Order: sequence, then structure tokens, then C-alpha cells
Amino acid sequence: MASDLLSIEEARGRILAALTPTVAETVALAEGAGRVLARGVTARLTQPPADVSAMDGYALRAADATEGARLAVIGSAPAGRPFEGEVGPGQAVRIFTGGFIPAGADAVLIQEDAEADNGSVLVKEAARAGRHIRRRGLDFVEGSEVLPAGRKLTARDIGLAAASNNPWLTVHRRPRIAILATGDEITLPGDPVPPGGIVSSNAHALAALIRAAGGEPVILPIAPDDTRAIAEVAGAAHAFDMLVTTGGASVGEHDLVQQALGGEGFELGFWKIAMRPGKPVISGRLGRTPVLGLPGNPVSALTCGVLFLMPAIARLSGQPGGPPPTRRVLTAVPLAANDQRADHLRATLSIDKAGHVVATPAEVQDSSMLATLARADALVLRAPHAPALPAMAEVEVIVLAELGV
Ligand SMILES: Nc1nc2c(c(=O)[nH]1)N[C@H]1C(S)=C(S)[C@@H](COP(=O)(O)OP(=O)(O)OC[C@H]3O[C@@H](n4cnc5c(N)ncnc54)[C@H](O)[C@@H]3O)O[C@H]1N2
Ligand code: MOO
Repeated sequence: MASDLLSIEEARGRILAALTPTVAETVALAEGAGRVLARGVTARLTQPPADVSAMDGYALRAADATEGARLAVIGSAPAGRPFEGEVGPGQAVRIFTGGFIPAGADAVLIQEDAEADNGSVLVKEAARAGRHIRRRGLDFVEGSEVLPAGRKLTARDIGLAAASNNPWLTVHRRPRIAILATGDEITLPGDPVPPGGIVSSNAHALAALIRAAGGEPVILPIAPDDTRAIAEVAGAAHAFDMLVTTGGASVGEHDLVQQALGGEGFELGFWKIAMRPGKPVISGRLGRTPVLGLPGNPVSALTCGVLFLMPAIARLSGQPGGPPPTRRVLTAVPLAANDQRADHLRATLSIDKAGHVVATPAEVQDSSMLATLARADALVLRAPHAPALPAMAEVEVIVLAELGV
């Protein structure tokens, strides 16, 4: 029965609604990339600060600069050293890219169209008024907001903050996310694996995903399938902005997360989503700390990481958070009609002869298969009850590399 299962959109909406952004902190400009602004950045100067030349050449009066005219060169205006005088009729000032346009001049003759000779310059091509001049404030004006609050800073933004003379940025603290892997069978990568054991890939994969989303992951010690052990480790949750568990989310008698956290005052928000992989997601709150309980199957844990945890980190970081971006591509093979759970088919992407991006889903879609997930470029989205599709029909995909996952 699917009637007790939440839709992905509703689940994400409820997870996001329960989150508040982290507090602001001040960081040096160089530390700002990838952080989210808690306060907008205001230009502390006007750029360019005056009309400047966009080219190397001669600043002059356009009216004088007719073809064949010869003008007296009365000085020079390199970038950073403005010419103090005024350009009069029949005169020119040698100028360089970024140099202030001297008073009196209204055009720049590029040096390729000029011939310098002993204190004068010959105009080989007429100059037009305003040509090759960058007007004062062309880029930005002092006091204006150049970057809004809520923006996740790119390398370009860091350049703009620097150019507008801002050495400090006010950003949200990176959300600290605790990861708790549960299960008797789980061991750490590199440790001996006992019979029936399995290496905990989830904690490490989720830590990398959290980092890619701008969070700061902390991997807690593995908790065995024992309510007391889980409760003890989860006791550290109050120090974090979110607790993410993996495993123990389903209905088996060893699936103890809800039971263990219940003793610690866990309040359940919802359990189970109409999706595959990843149905048994738990969402709730332990004291003031939001809890996201992800399934143990590695592909399920990471798919839910993309659909719920990454948006949650965005929201905690001061952005709205929402569905991951999708693209429209073609399916290489026919797709069967879907059942009531939204499906996420692991698929590779390629470009066909006509230049279309084509998705080829893996033949076996099992939620334990990490090699298939690692090889995949995208998740093909199949809505609940989506009809069968012929080959080369359009489908929506999440491109994993775009998210850094
Ligand atoms: N009778 C039912 N059985 C199951 C259902 C169901 O609805 N009814 N749901 C299935 C689905 S869907 C999923 S997904 C799994 C997830 O269940 P759990 O969250 O309780 O996960 P576990 O049982 O603890 O583990 C499942 C699987 O994943 C491995 N695992 C666990 N932790 C890790 C880790 N940190 N790194 C790597 N692999 C991990 C674990 O060894 C198991 O093989 O339940 C289905 N069952
Ligand atoms: O939903 Mo489970 O996540 O299919 O394996």
C-alpha cells in the first residue's frame, strides 16, 4: 500500500520547513568562496572611479581627430597616474588602458590608428566621440549592493567583492552535520571485515556529499544494533545543526533507530516516502536538533542525500533549498510504466550522432550496487505512475556531477 507514503515534494517541504539558517560569522575574503552571504555586500567605491580609457592610444577631442590631422602630444596618462592638465584644440595626451581620460578629451584614438612622431601624432583613422571610453561607474557605484544576502559565493563573486574593496564577508556558519552509521555488521574502511560484515561506505559517501553541499560533516562512532548504543552516540546530537543516521530505518526487528531515539525524546515528523530507492526515510527532531534517518542501502542513502540532505544543507546555510536542478534528455531504451513510488534510475549519459544527450539506465537497478552508482552520470526521474516510454522519448534527469556528488 502506498497510501501511507509521503510524496518526495511534501517530504522535502516538511524537512525544509523545520530548519533555520545558522548564525552569521565574519570571514576574510579569501575564505568566502562557497559560503553563503548572511549580509549583502555593498560597493565601497565606484568602478571605474572616473571615465577611463579602454585601450592604449591617445586621448583627444573627436572634433580634431579627422583623418590626416596632426596633433601635439602634451603629456601622458598611464593607469594610476592621471594627467593633471586639460586637452585643448589640436592637442592629444598619450593614454594607456585604465588611464583616466584627461579634462577636455572626449575620445580615444587607438595607437594602431595613429603614428607618433617627435612630440606629435598623426591621425590615420578618424576618432568618434565616446569611443574606447569606459564611463565612471560603468561596473558599479559606491553604496550600491553588488552581492545580495543568501548568495552562495563563486570565484566571480569573490572577485567582485574584492574589486568593490571589501576585505571581510559576513557569511552563515557552515552547517555542522553529524553522521551516525548503525548496524552490527558495519566496520570501518580498512578494518578487518568479520564473516557477514560489511564496510561502512555510507558515512564516508555522505560526508563527501555534505562537504559538496557546503556543510561540515562529523562522522560519529558506528553504533551497533542496540538501542542503548544508538541512544548513547546520538546523545552527541545537540552539538550539531543536524543528525543524519543511516541504516536501521526500515521495519526489521534490528531496525532500531526510531526505537533508540524515542528513549531520548525523539519526535517523529514522518516516516516513509513514495520513492525508490530510499523508501524508509525518517524525519524528526531530537531536542532542538533536526534528524534525518536515511536507509542503510548505499544507493538509497545517497539518493536521499541528493534529494533531501543537500537541500537541507542549503537551507541551513541561508539559502531557500529546494529540488535539485534537472535537465531534459532522451532515453536510449524504452522505459516500463512506473508503479506508485517515484523512481531514480542510475544511468550513464552520452551524446548521439545528432548531438542529443541520451541517458542509458543500468540494466540492474539494485539499491546495494555502489559500482553502478559510481559509474552513473545521472538519475533518471520516473514520477509515480509514469506511463511507459518508447526509446528516444524525453526524460528528466539529475546530473550528479553538477552537484559534486
Ligand atoms: N520487509 C521489508 N523489508 C525491507 C523494507 C520494507 O519495506 N519491508 N524496505 C527495504 C528498503 S526499501 C530498504 S532501503 C532497506 C533499508 O533498511 P534499513 O535502513 O533498515 O537498513 P539496514 O537494514 O540497516 O541495512 C540495509 C542494507 O544496507 C547495508 N548498510 C547499512 N549501513 C550501511 C553503511 N553504513 N554502509 C554500507 N552499507 C550499509 C546493510 O548491511 C544492509 O545490507 O530495507 C529493506 N527491507
Ligand atoms: O528504497 Mo530501498 O531504498 O529500495 O532499497
